[in-house]
Amino acid sequence: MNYKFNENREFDIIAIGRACIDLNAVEYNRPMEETMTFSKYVGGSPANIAIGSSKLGLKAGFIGKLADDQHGRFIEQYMSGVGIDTSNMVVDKEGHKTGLAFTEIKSPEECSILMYRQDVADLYLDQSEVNEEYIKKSKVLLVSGTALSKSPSREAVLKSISLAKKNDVKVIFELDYRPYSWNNAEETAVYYSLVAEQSDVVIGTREEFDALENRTTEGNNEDTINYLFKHSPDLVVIKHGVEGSYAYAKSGEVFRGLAYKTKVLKTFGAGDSYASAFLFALISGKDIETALKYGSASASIVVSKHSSSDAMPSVEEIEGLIEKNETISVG
Ligand SMILES: Nc1ncnc2c1ncn2[C@@H]1O[C@H](COP(=O)(O)OP(=O)(O)OP(=O)(O)O)[C@@H](O)[C@H]1O
Ligand SMILES: O=C(O)C[C@@H](O)[C@H](O)C(=O)CO
Repeated sequence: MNYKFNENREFDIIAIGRACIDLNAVEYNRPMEETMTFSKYVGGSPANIAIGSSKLGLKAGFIGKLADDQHGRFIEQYMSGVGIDTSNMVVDKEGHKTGLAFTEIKSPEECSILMYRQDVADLYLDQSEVNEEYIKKSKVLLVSGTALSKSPSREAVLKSISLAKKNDVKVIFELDYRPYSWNNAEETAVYYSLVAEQSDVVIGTREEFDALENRTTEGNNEDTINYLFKHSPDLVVIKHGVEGSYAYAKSGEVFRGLAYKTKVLKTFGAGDSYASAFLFALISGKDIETALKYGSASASIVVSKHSSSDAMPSVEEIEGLIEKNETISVG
């Protein structure tokens, strides 16, 4: 089964949200207290997805706000260097700083992220800085959930969604739930459900859909799709970590993607690499089942490497892994 996009557009995908800095532990398999060296990469879920899809050959653009500092300039240079259109990345003039994410790799199974996101420039994107002429040039608007956590970024994203819908641009909502960005779980559920109900495609982990539904215990995928298919979405992708992922189409078809065996270095970056390759495949006209394979293969490559953005694979690497067909059977 294929998913249809408006073919007649200059951009395949425009992402909106944060473009930040990841500082990944160079000495790993130890707690961060004992890590003395960190490597710098561009980070932030929607930036990672734009980078991954641009490296795979999609024409990508980005809407966001960068700090007027060395980090902001590094991000802009890296993103334009991998082919992303940065013309709608505005520079903050009020002294807000770039968001930082320090990663801790205690073991392949035990990884965490320490984020510095107080007053970060990306959350100051204003609705007046979202341009209809730009959005209407794309097949897809990719929205990241964290950008909904604070105003004025929240209103900027809500405006981008209504402009996308007006101009027949598919809205893809990557839940990207970071609990510490939000005041409380009820607030998250209000905005997540509002946006999910208006989106065409929703992608997230089981835990992220639980946050959307304001559940304190694990929900089930059937209930989630019964709810979302009463609204705009016609494709819902639910990820279950190493157990793989499911794509549910409103027409009733269900597809499963298995994870591929790999030597895991760290677990973060899985979701962003998955989304970029899944969307690349879908937008390139591959069927949903194949797109799940692309997402899973890309994620298994990125979890074996040091970064989330710089490690995004090529089409050849992804197809090579799919060809080997060494899947993980759990669950
Ligand atoms: N240990 C692993 N080995 C191989 N593939 C994996 C592993 N963990 C996750 N994946 C792949 O990555 C996909 C996305 O993983 P997951 O469900 O953990 O997303 P996520 O929580 O959004 O990731 P992130 O940790 O980046 O936030 C899975 O569906 C699976 O295909
Ligand atoms: O999304 C972030 O802000 C941090 C990411 O760049 C980081 O690499 C990660 O968590 C990916 O899942």
